[in-house]
Amino acid sequence: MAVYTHVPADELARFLKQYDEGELVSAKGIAEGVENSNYLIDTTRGRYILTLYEKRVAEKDLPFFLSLTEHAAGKGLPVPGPIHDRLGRVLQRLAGRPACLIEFLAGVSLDEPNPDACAEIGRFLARFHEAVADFPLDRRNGLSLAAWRKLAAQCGDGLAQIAPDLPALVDAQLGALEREWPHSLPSGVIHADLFPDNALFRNGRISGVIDFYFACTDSFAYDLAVTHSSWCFSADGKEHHADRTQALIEGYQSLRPLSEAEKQAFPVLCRGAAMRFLMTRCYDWLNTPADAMVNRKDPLAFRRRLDFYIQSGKGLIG
Ligand SMILES: Nc1ncnc2c1ncn2[C@@H]1O[C@H](COP(=O)(O)OP(=O)(O)OP(=O)(O)O)[C@@H](O)[C@H]1O
Ligand SMILES: N[C@@H](CCO)C(=O)O
Repeated sequence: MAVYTHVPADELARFLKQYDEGELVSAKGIAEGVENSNYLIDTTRGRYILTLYEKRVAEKDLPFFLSLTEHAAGKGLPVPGPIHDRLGRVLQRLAGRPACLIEFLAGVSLDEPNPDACAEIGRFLARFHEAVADFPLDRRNGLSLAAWRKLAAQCGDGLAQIAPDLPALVDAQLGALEREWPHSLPSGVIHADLFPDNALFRNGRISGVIDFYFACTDSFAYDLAVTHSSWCFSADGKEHHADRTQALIEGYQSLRPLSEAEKQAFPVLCRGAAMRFLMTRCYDWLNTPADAMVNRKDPLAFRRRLDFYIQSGKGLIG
């Protein structure tokens, strides 16, 4: 479920009058997503997404996220930009929450991306990294290495409930990551959560990339590692698909070749990416009641990726 905040129809119709986007025809809550409330809005002029930001997105960060998507859209990337009202505003308040009307992009996300889709997402990511070169804002990565340690401590004994050998693995890997983490790779604004469910495809081509609410300033190669961890395995993490890896890396490098330092660092960045999602999923697993309406995501799917990267990470980039 992803409609936490209900907006009555008359309030929505009044809200839309601030824009030049036509009269309200219909509004439907969107079931996917877990962070925010999303509505699909049809007006007499077109189709839009209305997002109401719930508590996990910090209100102070919204200008960063909305300027970023507007910047990327302005560079011709398939990223939905925020819609301006007649006074030029993008961020509003609706039903007591911060809210934004956003461009709708048609397309469907892929459950099992094939190598062509991986090449597409690799090219998209390289274009995005080029496009942010002149983006003026910064945002600290709140889910970097230091935060994984804190999440592990907050999970405490719960890690062993998820898998008996998890505390030892996590502790050893965090130690190794702290020793090996690279600190001077080319950096800029990254998406940081580019999973298949955040990309929309039409006729085999990317038609939209959404959900920039983890975007932050970090190394570009780490963004590629996050994308690798989510696109190049079966969803349960049991199977690595070498053909997807090759397509993703080639697609990315066709537009932004990696430096030697980035190639060298890639295995450790991949271990970090797997650790990031392992830790947030463990935390959510232990802190979301089993009968909540939100689907809990399986932490072990990323523990399996971590195991893979520990064993075979060095062979990923030739
Ligand atoms: N601009 C858009 N154009 C078309 N569809 C969109 C757009 N934004 C969101 N959607 C649809 O709404 C769904 C939920 O959006 P989103 O994934 O951003 O929700 P969320 O709760 O913020 O995120 P998540 O749970 O993935 O962290 C998406 O799966 C997609 O189907
Ligand atoms: N994409 C993440 C959720 C948002 O961080 C996951 O699948 O665990």
